[in-house]
Amino acid sequence: MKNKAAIIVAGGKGLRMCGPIAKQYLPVAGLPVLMHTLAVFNRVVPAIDLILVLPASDFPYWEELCAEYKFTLPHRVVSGGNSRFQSVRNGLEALTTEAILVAIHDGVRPFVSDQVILESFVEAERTGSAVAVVALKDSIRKLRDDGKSFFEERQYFRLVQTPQTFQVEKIKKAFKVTELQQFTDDATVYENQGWQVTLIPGNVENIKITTPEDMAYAEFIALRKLADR
Ligand SMILES: Nc1ccn([C@@H]2O[C@H](COP(=O)(O)OP(=O)(O)OP(=O)(O)O)[C@@H](O)[C@H]2O)c(=O)n1
Ligand SMILES: C[C@](O)(CO)[C@H](O)COP(=O)(O)O
Repeated sequence: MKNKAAIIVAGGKGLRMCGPIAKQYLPVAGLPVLMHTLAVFNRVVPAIDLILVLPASDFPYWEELCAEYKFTLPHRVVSGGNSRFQSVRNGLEALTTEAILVAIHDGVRPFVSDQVILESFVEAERTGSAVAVVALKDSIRKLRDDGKSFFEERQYFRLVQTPQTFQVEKIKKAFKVTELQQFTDDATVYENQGWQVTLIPGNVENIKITTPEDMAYAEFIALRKLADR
């Protein structure tokens, strides 16, 4: 029974990568980024319902890539929206009635660990939500509009990753609102209902491939993972 689902959002344009093709399709260790991401969810939760959100105009290109790379992992493709919020909402609308838990994950985070995915489902089942976060390694300063800056205690901050995993009923309700500027992820949409999110430890390799210098590090992590198998 497909009571666990994952919505892999890849409906963005990847403008900060400044490349001729969107970053979610770039090859890393010989395979497009998105294929790494789909493969890890399929491996960790074999019966998962995988929903891939892509810009509608990229559907033919994705089909071509799947044929070229002989990529046959089962997944459904859904149209993205103009913002990440809208892409997630489209993914949520595509869930079947069987789904009880859903992991929402950036397609451009291919190095999420097996442990983080598994723990996110366990915690979301127990508490309603599970949001992967990591601690900061550097000192931080808060900037003010007048140009001054101030020390902040880093132990009170976390960097937010995905997956952000939820009980389907709750996250679907949370997304039935008008989009707000603070909705940069799914945790902010969930807590807009007045519900507290549960944080779980993410993994440091779970980077969001964003700018050109991320590609060299992504290649390094991918090759190291392949060597470890
Ligand atoms: N309309 C959008 C915008 C973003 N995303 C997805 O949300 C994830 C995180 O977003 P980000 O890294 O900001 O991707 P882009 O919006 O593509 O990047 P940029 O801001 O550089 O254009 C990505 O997997 C991206 O494809 C999406 O599904 N739909
Ligand atoms: C969802 C997210 O990846 C968590 O860190 C992040 O908020 C996406 O932000 P972006 O500015 O759209 O990349």
